[in-house]
Amino acid sequence: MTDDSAALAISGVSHDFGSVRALDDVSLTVPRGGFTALLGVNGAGKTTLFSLITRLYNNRSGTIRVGGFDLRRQPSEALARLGVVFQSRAMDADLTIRQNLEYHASLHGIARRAAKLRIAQVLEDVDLADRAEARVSALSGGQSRRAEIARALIHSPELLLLDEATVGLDVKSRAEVLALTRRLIAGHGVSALWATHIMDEIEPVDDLVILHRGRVLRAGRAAEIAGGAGLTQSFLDMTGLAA
Ligand SMILES: Nc1ncnc2c1ncn2[C@@H]1O[C@H](COP(=O)(O)OP(=O)(O)OP(=O)(O)O)[C@@H](O)[C@H]1O
Repeated sequence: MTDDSAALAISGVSHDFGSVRALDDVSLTVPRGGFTALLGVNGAGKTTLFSLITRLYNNRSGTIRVGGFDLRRQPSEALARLGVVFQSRAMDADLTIRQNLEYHASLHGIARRAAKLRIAQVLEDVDLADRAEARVSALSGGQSRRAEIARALIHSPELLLLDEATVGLDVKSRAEVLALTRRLIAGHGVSALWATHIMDEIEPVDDLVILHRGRVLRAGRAAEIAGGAGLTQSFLDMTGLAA
């Protein structure tokens, strides 16, 4: 069963690369307006899952619904509700932030006048209003990530997928990107699925899904999963990585 009221509802999804089972009967839900952390070490299957949600890979088993729309049967409705920040850069480094955003707005069929307003809004949302004319190649790591988030927001998605959005950033920029994502959720009703292997990024009140070797080991409120032992110890215990 999938939850139509959820921002994202995944049920019974598996994926193989030849003989390697990257995802094994994965089910999870991202509630509307919520921040859900997807925690897993390298190779857990986070990127494969994102590739299925974005239709980079074909999903052959189970169901994926974005905002209630089935990705297989209603792909354009589902994808219109989805914004993605990939690990790799999706912006052209030789262009300015504004030029990149204009290009992505046109890809989404946003008319020029509406795009202008939307670009001003998303730049405001990610604290880059004063850097619109800067080339992407001239941005710091943190600014570049925030520009990527602006790009992902351009078509006003209901759900943001962020795949290790803080990788390679210093502590301050990492905190800024995370705080920005949380602000978007609180202020704009966006939902987020935040894939990470960094436990410090997870708050006790967050919804948490633990993915390990392609399987969901636990899902629930982070504080409950952490229990008395703390999140790191619980994670090590349930994955067997402590041994
Ligand atoms: N294109 C591919 N061909 C073969 N195996 C793959 C491919 N992509 C991923 N895998 C395998 O699938 C499993 C899940 O990988 P995936 O990249 O989804 O994990 P991840 O949690 O995103 O890790 P990372 O943080 O390192 O990206 C791993 O065993 C990986 O080796």
